Amino acid sequence: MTSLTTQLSEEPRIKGFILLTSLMSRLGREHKNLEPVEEFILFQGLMGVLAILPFAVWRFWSGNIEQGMVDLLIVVFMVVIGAYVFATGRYRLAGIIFTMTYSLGMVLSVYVRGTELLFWAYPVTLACYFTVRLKEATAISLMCLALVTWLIRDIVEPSEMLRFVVTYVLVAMFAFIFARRVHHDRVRLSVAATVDSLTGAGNRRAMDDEIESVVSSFSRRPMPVSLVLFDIDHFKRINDNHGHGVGDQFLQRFVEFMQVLLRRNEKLFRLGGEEFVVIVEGDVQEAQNLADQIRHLLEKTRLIPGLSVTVSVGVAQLREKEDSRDWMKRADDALYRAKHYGRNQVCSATTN
Ligand SMILES: Nc1nc2c(ncn2[C@@H]2O[C@H](COP(=O)(O)OP(=O)(O)OP(=O)(O)O)[C@@H](O)[C@H]2O)c(=O)[nH]1
Repeated sequence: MTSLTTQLSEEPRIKGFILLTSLMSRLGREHKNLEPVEEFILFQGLMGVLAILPFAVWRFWSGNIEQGMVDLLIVVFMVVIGAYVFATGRYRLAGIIFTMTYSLGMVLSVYVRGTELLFWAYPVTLACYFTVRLKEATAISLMCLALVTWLIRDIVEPSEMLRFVVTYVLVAMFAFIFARRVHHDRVRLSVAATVDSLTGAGNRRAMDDEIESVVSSFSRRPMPVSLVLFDIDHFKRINDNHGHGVGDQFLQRFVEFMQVLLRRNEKLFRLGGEEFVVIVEGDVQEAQNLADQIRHLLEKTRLIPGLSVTVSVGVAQLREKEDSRDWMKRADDALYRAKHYGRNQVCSATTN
């Protein structure tokens, strides 16, 4: 804070810029990581206000009250929705309301001013594909097209109407194709960034994010939650005696085996090598019972025919005011004890 103040007094010319960017980044950092759609809604809101507000003022100034009211209504809606999204992060419903608002605003403008404002239909249909799902965007686009063509049916020549319909449909179609591509790429990238490619379990990055999110929701609403750390015993021997391929195969079967036993809300992550983590919604006793059942079952199961494998487990329940690093460290210490006392067992960290 001190350095920022000093910087501002030293460089008055860039004062406004620094103040704005530091405020934005501080808000972003302290509030949350914004989703792309969320960002886009906020960006659209800001751009919408900057683009429409001068028109609203000018229209009131020049006595065009009706259109001025339409413009002003759109601006007010954008500000309210933008503030709601920023405050709550609930961008799904906000996205629909936001899109409906500017789409209906465009239709209303055509109703009030006729073909004079028809060109707004293009950016409006384009924007739909960035704020709501593909099907919803297509439905809103078609609804706008139907309403607008009905409104201008008596005031434009059939050839002009045809030109408008064809160009509008083309814009909507390109927006659809582009948005679908972006969506598929996002899904692909998100899987690549969060899933362990060998086993299909969540990867280390996904685990870190999940643990951070669990710790932060625990600080707001403390509910018992435990970290369970699994480490396959003498895994190196599998590689050494049967080859790396069999080791890989064992890891894959181990994840399948775990996923059958875990509940839907108990996500499995691969910490690295032959170490896996599960976050259990429950106290240390519940987590320990689950871990022991899994350990016991694995002991009796041959995931690879002829291969007997056991697992050591460390359990730690999240303490009040504890951060993710300390929580993980206690689970890791418990795992170390399980290894140290002979493997194939579950050890728990004390909670108090
Ligand atoms: N096949 C295979 N092996 C891996 C993979 N990642 C790590 N490893 C091997 O896992 C082994 C882990 O060895 P250690 O850390 O000594 O653990 P350990 O043999 O299970 O011994 P303890 O944990 O003390 O019971 C190493 O030989 C690594 O090469 C992988 O993706 N596939």
